Amino acid sequence: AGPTNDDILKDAQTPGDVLTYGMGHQGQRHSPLKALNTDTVKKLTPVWAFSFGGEKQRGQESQPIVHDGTIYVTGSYSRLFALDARTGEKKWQYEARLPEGIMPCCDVVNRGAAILGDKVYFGTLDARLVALNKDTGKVVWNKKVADYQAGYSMTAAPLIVDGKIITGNSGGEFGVLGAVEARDAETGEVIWTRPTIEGNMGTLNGKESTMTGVRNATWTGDLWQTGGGATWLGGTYDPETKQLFFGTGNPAPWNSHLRPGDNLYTSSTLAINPDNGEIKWHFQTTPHDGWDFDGVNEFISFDLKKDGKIIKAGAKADRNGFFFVIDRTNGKLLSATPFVTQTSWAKGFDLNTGRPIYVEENRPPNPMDGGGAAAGQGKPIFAAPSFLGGKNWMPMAYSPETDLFYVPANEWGMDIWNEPITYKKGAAYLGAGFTIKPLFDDYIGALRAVDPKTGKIVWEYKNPAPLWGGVLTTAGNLVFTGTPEGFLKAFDAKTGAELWKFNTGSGIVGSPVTWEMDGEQYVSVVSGWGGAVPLWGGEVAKKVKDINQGGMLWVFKLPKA
Ligand SMILES: O=C(O)c1cc(C(=O)O)c2c(n1)C(=O)C(=O)c1cc(C(=O)O)[nH]c1-2
Ligand SMILES: [Ca+2]
Ligand SMILES: [Ca+2]
Repeated sequence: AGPTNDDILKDAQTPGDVLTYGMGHQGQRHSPLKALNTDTVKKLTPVWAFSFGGEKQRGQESQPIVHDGTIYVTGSYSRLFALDARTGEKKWQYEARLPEGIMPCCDVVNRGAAILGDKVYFGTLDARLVALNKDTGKVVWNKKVADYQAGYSMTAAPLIVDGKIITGNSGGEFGVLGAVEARDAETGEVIWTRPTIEGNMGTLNGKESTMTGVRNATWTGDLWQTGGGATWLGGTYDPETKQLFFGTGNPAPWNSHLRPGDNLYTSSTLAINPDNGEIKWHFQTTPHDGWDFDGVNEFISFDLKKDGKIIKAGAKADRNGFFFVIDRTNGKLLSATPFVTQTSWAKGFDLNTGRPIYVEENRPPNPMDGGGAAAGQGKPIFAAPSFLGGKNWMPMAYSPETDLFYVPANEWGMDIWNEPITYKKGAAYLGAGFTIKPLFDDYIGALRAVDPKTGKIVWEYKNPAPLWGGVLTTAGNLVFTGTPEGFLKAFDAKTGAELWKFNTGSGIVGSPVTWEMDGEQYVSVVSGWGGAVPLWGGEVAKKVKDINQGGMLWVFKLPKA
């Protein structure tokens, strides 16, 4: 029998399996295992590797799921593999038949599967949700979530809470409508939907429920119909406060002069009631975004130990360059501190209002004011972070032993200018042009240990190429992450000292996991360069153009004594 709802809820405490994206619903990516530690990790050795095959290389952003001796791992182009965790032998493989016109903005990626009972689930690039029998790979149900011809896609791993499969959507660069949706995991029937753009109606059990916010409060005219706010990184869940946390992407179009107002609930974190889809609180990290600062980043629940108290908090390292600590019971901002060297758009945050202190002259100017290179173009400005963010999709990790967050950050800026644009179904809806540039000669990526009590960076590891993979931390005082140069690396969680590395043969943009099997501790990560950097990275893309693509799952353990 497969895992139950209860098994999934307890995932973080059960090191024998990895049942959820995030290694636990709170998304801490922390394992209590200690066999691998700062002393033993130097002997960590590959056991087997598995090729995803075909010509469909590139963009392997997946996190493996491990259950009862089987690994379920997704590949680029909407593929799912079931592998024997001991030998790497393939049990089955499922390849979605994708139509010609799919429009993922930022590579053909998928970040992982979900599992409940006898089924495994994943979302596809043509915006469908598929349920497969976990033993045979046979399709149990296959539901259309949204219209791929309007620019919708799905790249995130689904989240399962209490028999509901809860998903986000992608397509913010095409003026889609962001939404969070809950379905019955058994049948695939929709239970509730919650649009993220203020002025749209939610549904519950097939009927209209409540409107998201108030129509035309923070959007003018009909813009609420094409406002973006895609929930493209999925969500986390906190069993203590019984809330889902979903981040929302950029408002559409990018050109902020075309949409006056705060543009709720874009570039925000939403706390949602899993029973009915109602929003309990929101925190907008970039009101009236003008830099493509999607607010999708994972919101990780943790106990903030401060001034002798334990506060039920959550943290988010945002694309806009600030590390937010928020009271997760009510959405109140506790602190916002930069985790990158430059945040040209804002000086900081006002803790009373929860709003940014903007540097108005650093907003990309209105094209109506002229000054650009071509007629109709706005004047270009230099902004940092770049639109690919102080941090992008790659998840950070939190260790309750060190009380530190491990944030995969990048140091880069961009020339950005605005242009006129009108909405057209299925066409890019940006109204902006850009060129990304590194800030420093010697590094772009920086893995940073952030103390949530102070916002201080306790240690950092600098990497020449931008970091684009997830992070894992363990009770063995270790932090693991991969690099585009191909290495899976292990660091001392307290000091940042590099303890071990292994080259996987292609860039790593996946998220490592660890589990225990037959009394031994295993580590696994996918390798296969891709994602948004080679596509949109401007001068940074040129720096990393020689990295070869791939598609392999690697598994490691300590050799038997
Ligand atoms: O607004 C959206 O719907 C959306 C979706 C995605 C995606 O689904 O991968 C990305 C982005 N935006 C985005 O802005 C971005 O920088 C990005 C990077 C990546 C990646 O996987 O490397 N995806 C996405
Ligand atoms: Ca587990
Ligand atoms: Ca986006």
